[in-house]
Amino acid sequence: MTKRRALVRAVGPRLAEGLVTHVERVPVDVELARRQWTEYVEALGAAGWDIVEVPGIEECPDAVFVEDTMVVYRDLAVIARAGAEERRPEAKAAEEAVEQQGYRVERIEEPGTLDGGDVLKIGNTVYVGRGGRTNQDGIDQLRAYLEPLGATVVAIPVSKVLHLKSAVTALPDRTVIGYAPLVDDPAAFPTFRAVPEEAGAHVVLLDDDRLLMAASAPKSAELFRALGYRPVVVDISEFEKLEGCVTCLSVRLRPYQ
Ligand SMILES: NC(=O)NCCC[C@H](N)C(=O)O
Repeated sequence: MTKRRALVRAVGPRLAEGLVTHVERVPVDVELARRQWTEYVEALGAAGWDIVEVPGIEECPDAVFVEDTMVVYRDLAVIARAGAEERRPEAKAAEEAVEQQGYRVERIEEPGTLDGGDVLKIGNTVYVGRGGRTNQDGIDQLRAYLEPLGATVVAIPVSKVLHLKSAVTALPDRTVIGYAPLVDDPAAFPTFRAVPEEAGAHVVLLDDDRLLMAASAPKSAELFRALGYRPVVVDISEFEKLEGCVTCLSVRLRPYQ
């Protein structure tokens, strides 16, 4: 597989009714969210990613957070079984889309639950948050699918935020970054660098030096610039109101050997 592709899913009409768990509900401007989503997708495109749109699903307000529907490792897409029951219908069309891109498919089955947002891949290590959305059974099933492919699956406690990747992601040099007050156990990672803002913990690696990140984390962007990276900043305020971040608005399909 040589191309870099990103699965995305457009904002649906009921976005404002999306789930909130760790934040207070505030009104969401759906029209603004649509414009922000377009800019997010354009930023991926401008960085050389081919965009593959998953058909929308009107009855699911949170469907735009397409990352949660799967975990992709090498040539395998493991279709998630959402921790929030109302999000389970999102998986089917996402599965069809990733299959059309040439991936093999396996599924997390009952009683397992797993959200893609709980899975952080760093090289061959796959960290999986165990918390509100992903349970031990889901982690065990994921391990059974991924370890034969060479992955090591490591469970990480998550209690302060929605998903593991709401707390931590990683820089291209594999340093784990997180906003310390929201990370259960920074010592769980071989390296950890604290960032000054919650949203500064969320980066999408566009390539070896460009990081897609939210406009709400300017000090963290400065920090990354000082480290030699190039932040590409998008405003995703309307998604942040629903506990979304830059990572969750796409599934990145990276080339592998
Ligand atoms: N991977 C992610 O960070 N997904 C965000 C999901 C937000 C959505 N409102 C939810 O609660 O499921």
